[in-house]
Amino acid sequence: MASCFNTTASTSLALSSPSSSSASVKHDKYLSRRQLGLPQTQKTRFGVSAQLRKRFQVKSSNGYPLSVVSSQDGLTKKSPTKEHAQNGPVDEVVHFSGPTQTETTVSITVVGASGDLAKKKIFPALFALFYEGFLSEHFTIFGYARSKLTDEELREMISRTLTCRIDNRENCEAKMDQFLQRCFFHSGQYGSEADFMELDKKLREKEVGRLPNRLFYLSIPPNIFIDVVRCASQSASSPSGWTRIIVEKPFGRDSESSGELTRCLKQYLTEDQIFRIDHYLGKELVENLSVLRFSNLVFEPLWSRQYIRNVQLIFSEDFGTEGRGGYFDSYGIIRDIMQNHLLQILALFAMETPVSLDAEDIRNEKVKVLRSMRPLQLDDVVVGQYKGHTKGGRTYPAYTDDPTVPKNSLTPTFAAAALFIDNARWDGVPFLMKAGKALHNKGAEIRVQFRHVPGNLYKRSFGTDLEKSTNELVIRVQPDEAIYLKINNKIPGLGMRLDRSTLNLLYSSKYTKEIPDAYERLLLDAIEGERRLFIRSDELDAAWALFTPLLKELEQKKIAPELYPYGSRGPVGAHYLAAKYNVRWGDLSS
Ligand SMILES: NC(=O)C1=CN([C@@H]2O[C@H](COP(=O)(O)OP(=O)(O)OC[C@H]3O[C@@H](n4cnc5c(N)ncnc54)[C@H](OP(=O)(O)O)[C@@H]3O)[C@@H](O)[C@H]2O)C=CC1
Ligand SMILES: O=C1O[C@H](COP(=O)(O)O)[C@@H](O)[C@H](O)[C@H]1O
Repeated sequence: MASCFNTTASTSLALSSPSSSSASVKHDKYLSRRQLGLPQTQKTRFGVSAQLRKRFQVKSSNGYPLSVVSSQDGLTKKSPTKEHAQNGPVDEVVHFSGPTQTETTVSITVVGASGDLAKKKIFPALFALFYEGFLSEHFTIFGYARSKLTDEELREMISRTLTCRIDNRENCEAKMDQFLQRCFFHSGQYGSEADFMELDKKLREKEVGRLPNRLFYLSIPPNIFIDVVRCASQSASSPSGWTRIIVEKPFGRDSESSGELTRCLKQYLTEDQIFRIDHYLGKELVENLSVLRFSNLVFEPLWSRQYIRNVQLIFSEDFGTEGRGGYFDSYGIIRDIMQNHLLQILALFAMETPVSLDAEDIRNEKVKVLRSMRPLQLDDVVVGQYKGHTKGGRTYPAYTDDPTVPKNSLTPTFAAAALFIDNARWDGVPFLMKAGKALHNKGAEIRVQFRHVPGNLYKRSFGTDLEKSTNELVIRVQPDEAIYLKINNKIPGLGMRLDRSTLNLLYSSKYTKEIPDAYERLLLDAIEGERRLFIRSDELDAAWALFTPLLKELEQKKIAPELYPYGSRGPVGAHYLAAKYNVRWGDLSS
């Protein structure tokens, strides 16, 4: 078996912490305050308040009470979770530490703290959670990176990206100071167990007297994921609480490398400890998709080939790969957006009704629908790459003008694809995906085009374009989150002319509360042990199985992308592809 990248450590399964399975709350049976709609009390976020514990008999998911936790030097036990059933048994070490430490604390270590994602998203999300009272009274945040920063320098760096964006802006400055005082920095190498041991020492100092839970966020390039997981699990995992690791994409480049990454991660972690993040799953409207489907009688009965003509999943950015060309060139838009963000949305859109809202039930349904899909065919894909363009006296660069991108790069910055689900519900319905950078606008949408009304009595009143008379449901993920339905109605007056109108749920009009950033929701879920919005390894395998043959073919055949000007609507090929299936792309602005 191949070794795990550049790691040299043993492949022991020993974990010095309980898997999160041993200390997390099962969310279908044991609901969190957030899910119950109860107000948050700072004391109870990570641990479970005595009150709640009594009320819902909170137990770890392996059936032990929460005071029973595992540690490296404890007893070894086979854990019979569903995931283990799929991937073979995993040794889990369980230590009965006694019911003493009732106060919990959580330490969040952002590995790669000096990087773009940490500054842009992770620290601001943690601050927002703190501001809104979602972090427990006792928490510590550590930044970890090779850069040599002091605690003060880290705080200074973070403070530049924190915003008081929350509607209740009172005491924001004071809150920021309080938050920053809980942030520390540890400089270390990513593959050094000694450096992680030092981190462990610092964490223990902060955690003293409380049941310590630890979350590591891998905000680093993928080639060092395993080094960090090895060091963190062997030298800095929680001695008596849970240890969880959030892994950022990319999860490999294809089926093989993704499988290898999973295998390597599982040398050090159980599946329950791995939180593979896809931040699109944390977006408000993506979460709302299931609510829309399963709690409104009017939609679910229409949710099939019988009434739906096609579904479009559209992602568009009005800027190029500026600053991330180096990363992007080895991945391209299909891996960057389609194989994960858009496919995840598709799975939630098309899955059957899950048995419950439990993470495993939802993820089981997602896997089923992904496995019912046909792998992508080259004939059903169009690729493009943006070229330089001058408009209004301003010059926009070509993708290959980026100094970190090879001049002859064939990496697509745009792709459109037709996908099919070969099951009873969706047989023959094209699911069209379109994703591109440097296009004319920015947004992400799901568009559902319904079939024509059979034998429509008002056919003549629509004018020439009958196409326009079909109903369309649009779920606008961003910006200006909205759900709207296009319907036909009579224009008031004595004649009989029909018009097309929109029933519009525009979030900013209906709700005054600002929508939280996806990273806030996902971080909070990881802290609470809620896995519903994270990708399970079999989901990932199913997703890669759909895209890998196509990606290989594109690379082997050196398919040249169709060039499109920066700021345009993308390659015309996308329109031919849609026309092949009798589809007209919806317009993000309509
Ligand atoms: N940025 C974004 O918008 C998004 C990023 N991601 C993913 O999140 C992760 C982090 O992204 P991002 O913050 O942009 O990454 P960065 O390139 O900014 O890297 C993060 C940190 O890792 C360290 N680092 C960078 N390159 C190397 C290297 N070759 N070897 C060792 N250490 C290195 C650096 O810290 P130091 O030198 O101080 O150790 C750097 O500050 C990646 O996996 C990325 O794919 C996912 C979605 C969006
Ligand atoms: O994962 C990624 O997402 C961003 C887009 O995220 P959004 O939340 O701003 O829509 C994209 O720019 C980036 O290329 C990709 O890696």
